[in-house]
Amino acid sequence: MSPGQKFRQALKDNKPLQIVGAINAYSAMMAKKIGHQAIYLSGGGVANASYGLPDLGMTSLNDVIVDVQRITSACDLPLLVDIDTGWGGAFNIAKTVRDMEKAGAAAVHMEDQVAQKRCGHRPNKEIVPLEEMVDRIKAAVDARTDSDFFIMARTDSFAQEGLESAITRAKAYVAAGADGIFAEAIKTEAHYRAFAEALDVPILANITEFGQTELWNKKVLGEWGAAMVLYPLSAFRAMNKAAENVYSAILVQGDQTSVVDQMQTRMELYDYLNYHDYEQKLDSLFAQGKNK
Ligand SMILES: C[C@](O)(C(=O)O)[C@H](CC(=O)O)C(=O)O
Ligand SMILES: [Mg+2]
Repeated sequence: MSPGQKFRQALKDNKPLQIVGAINAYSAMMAKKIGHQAIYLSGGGVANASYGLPDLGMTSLNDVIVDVQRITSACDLPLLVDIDTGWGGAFNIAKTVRDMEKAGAAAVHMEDQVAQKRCGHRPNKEIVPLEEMVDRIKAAVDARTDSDFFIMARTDSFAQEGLESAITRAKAYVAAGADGIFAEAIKTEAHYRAFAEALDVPILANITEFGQTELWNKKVLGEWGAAMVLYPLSAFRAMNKAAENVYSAILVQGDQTSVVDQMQTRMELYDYLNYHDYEQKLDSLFAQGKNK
């Protein structure tokens, strides 16, 4: 199965499909072993974690693709990638889609903000005209080589233009070929239901913390018509808090004993990495050689 086929299969098998953010290859491996069916590479996450930058459209295709390759090399779960605004005009977007396919991504989402984008949960976002976004989607759909590669359109228009306009846009994006709709920063049961009723493609609910959306359970979101539930930065935020605690404990207390119980153990780490399989191979296969 191609990555796109795997993603579509996961969508069929899980109602709704939970898609968890994996900030790096190791996180992706953990998500898989824990039992998740799909993972996500957050644009904000790449900017923050890999480059120390805010989520303001400062990272490029090449910046993101490096992380995509690392994750898809380590984990075969279908990966949804945040490609922000697609990084340019029609030809750039076409290249983005082809490069994402080659890097092993299963799906992407592209948004209707201006290139100088903002996080979807912040004020004063600026949206491109509907026609411009339709062209972006056509360029993306036309460029894919695997027809199962999943191209999702994200609309950030709800905050500026309201529900009716956001749905009008979503319908136009689907007519242009979008396989799914990411309705950014919508808030209530009525909003989710309105999107799901107006469209016959899968709808994604972005359940990001400290934003506009309540932390709805997947069960209710499923009842309201969401086909996908995204947790873009949940594990990353938790990792950051844990790291902050460890850094300050070491500085303040002079040792790390008070925070050891917050740490993943060496054995847990090795289990996720299949470390012992490697070691066994080292001992058997290369026992005589210098490589040992
Ligand atoms: C989904 C998102 O685009 C991301 O980059 O992860 C962000 C998430 C966030 O900032 O909480 C967004 O919603 O804009
Ligand atoms: Mg983003």
